[in-house]
Amino acid sequence: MLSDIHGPDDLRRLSPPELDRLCGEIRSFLVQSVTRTGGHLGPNLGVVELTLALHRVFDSPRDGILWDTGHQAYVHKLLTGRQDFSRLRKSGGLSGYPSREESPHDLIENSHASTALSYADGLARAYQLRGVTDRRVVAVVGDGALTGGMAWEALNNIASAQDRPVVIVINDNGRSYARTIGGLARHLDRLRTSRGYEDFLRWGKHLLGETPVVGRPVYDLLHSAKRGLRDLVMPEGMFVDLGLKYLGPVDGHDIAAMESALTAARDFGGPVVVHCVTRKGRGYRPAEDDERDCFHGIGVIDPETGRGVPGDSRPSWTSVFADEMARVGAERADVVAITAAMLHPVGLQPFADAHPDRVFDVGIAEQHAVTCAAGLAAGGLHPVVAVYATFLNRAFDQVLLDVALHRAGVTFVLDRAGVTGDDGPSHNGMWDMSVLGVVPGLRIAAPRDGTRLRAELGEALAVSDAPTVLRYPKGPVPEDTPAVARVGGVDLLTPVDPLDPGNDVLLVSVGAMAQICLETARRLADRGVRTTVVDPRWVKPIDPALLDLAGRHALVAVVEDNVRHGGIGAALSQAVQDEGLPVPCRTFGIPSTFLDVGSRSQILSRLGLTAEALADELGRLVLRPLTAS
Ligand SMILES: Cc1ncc(C[n+]2csc(CCOP(=O)(O)OP(=O)(O)O)c2C)c(N)n1
Ligand SMILES: CC(=O)[C@@H](O)[C@H](O)COP(=O)(O)O
Ligand SMILES: [Mg+2]
Repeated sequence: MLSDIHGPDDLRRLSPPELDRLCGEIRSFLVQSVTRTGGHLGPNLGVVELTLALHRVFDSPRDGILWDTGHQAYVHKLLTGRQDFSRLRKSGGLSGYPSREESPHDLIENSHASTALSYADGLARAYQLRGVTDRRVVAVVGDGALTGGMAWEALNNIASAQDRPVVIVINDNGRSYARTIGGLARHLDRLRTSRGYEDFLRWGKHLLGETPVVGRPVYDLLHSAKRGLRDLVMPEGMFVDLGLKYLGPVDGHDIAAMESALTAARDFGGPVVVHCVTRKGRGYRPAEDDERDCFHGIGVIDPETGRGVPGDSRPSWTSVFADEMARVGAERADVVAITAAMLHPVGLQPFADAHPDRVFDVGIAEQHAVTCAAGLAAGGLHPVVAVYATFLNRAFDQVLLDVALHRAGVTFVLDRAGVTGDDGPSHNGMWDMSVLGVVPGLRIAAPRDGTRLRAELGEALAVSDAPTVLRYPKGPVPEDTPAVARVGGVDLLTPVDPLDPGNDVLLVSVGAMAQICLETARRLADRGVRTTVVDPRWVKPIDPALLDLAGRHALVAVVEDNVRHGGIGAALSQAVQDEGLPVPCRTFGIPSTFLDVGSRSQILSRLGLTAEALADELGRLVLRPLTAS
């Protein structure tokens, strides 16, 4: 049946038994395909019926269906003409998120959470202003995404106009990765378990309907006092208090119930919440039973067992951080940790196991995480905020003014810094050193291997009067690259006399680019070009020793896994100019563009960030007379 579905229209002719069969086929397809490619299996298994019902009740793409975060849009893709998942999240294949390039049914490509309701508010306002009345706006938002502040900013605005229809579908599976935290989660739970209210009404109607004479009037009185009754039997939904119509809780796996609720919402004519209760990983036992995150995001696994196939056995950057944090936690009682709903992905699980009262999961709320950390520091603790580099973008103001202005001793650990690749353009951690580069007093370390990660984390935790940052990429940590000497705070990685006036290139390696830079130096040596490779370790502020070294070379080249604009290369070039040093500087990094999907190595190659390309370019520059940049 699935292969006969080429668009939403093909769904509308299906009978309930055919729909059930289609759901089964979709689940089988997801398990068979996503276990082969990796991806967000759990979230998508949980929205099969919900997505079918949405596409039967609404008329996409005329009606806009917005997916918050978008990691749960595989079923939506299957139903809108995209069923080749063989190259999911790979170059030339389907994106793991909605993509306007792929389909007119896709509207939001940003994979950062909690944005869909703001898009929906804007879209609805635009339609109202333009007098467009035949296009509906639907936003699907997870209970996790609802813990993001933007979602509440949007809800406040959506609720401000009772005549501006927006359909808000809450996909409540009780989880982000782990179980969703906080007051909102408790409220949704109360709503979810408020079956009592509906049952009470049905019981009352039956009982009173059987009671002669007084029965009917009493029932009518009670029903007219429904809201009061609701308060009595069920905690009044804050959504209703906000001014939103609330429909639910609805079984998100019951297509008929979903269609009934969505139809009522569609025709309501104002802002309405449809609260759907679903199960992450539904229909695939290994995912349903996975207590950690219900197979939120998986690599290649055995579909039969759900177990990962043997992969790279090297430790990851994340695991090195995880071990070091657990070790530090035993030594430093003042060190606490904050995660934005990603305890395990950022490596805080061991620390949390050992010190459960010293780790705080704030939900998908990076802005709150940062300023809460400033509060923790003000309270005499040393907080470590562990987030993916790209997600810190949305908390820039908090880093700048709530932390740095107050010279708060907060340490930010940015995982997935640099090119991540397969998770799409919005997931690369490629902006952090430029964004944070302008923050006064903030210091940035970019470890080149596991030993430097442990050392630089310790150095960061020793700073109590300024924010510190460690940033490292996704994937396996490379073999250690020992320094042959240290000049100031700068590690020399090649055994050359840095003071020899015959040196050609000072190659400044930032963080994880060390191995590439050393291979580049070897290739340049074969061409008679003498290269000094250094790792500054702390890349912000610029180490004076680096300026001294720069003045003793014919060319300075910086290689960084960050956008060139405003990165370390730009900062060093500016410092070299400010010092009046006549040495030309070149920066090799990421251009200010959104990177197409690909593996990390594919993208680094595309960008010329390989030893071969760097050696060619530097060889050409050294052999051709240069003017200072
Ligand atoms: C700003 C931001 N922070 C963190 C993430 C990482 N992330 C992706 S999905 C997810 C959990 C989403 O939970 P929910 O919205 O409930 O969707 P579900 O997976 O349960 O369907 C998180 C934390 C993100 N995409 N964006
Ligand atoms: C959707 C989302 O933001 C996360 O699930 C992200 O895809 C995880 O990335 P990693 O797979 O690199 O942990
Ligand atoms: Mg959820």
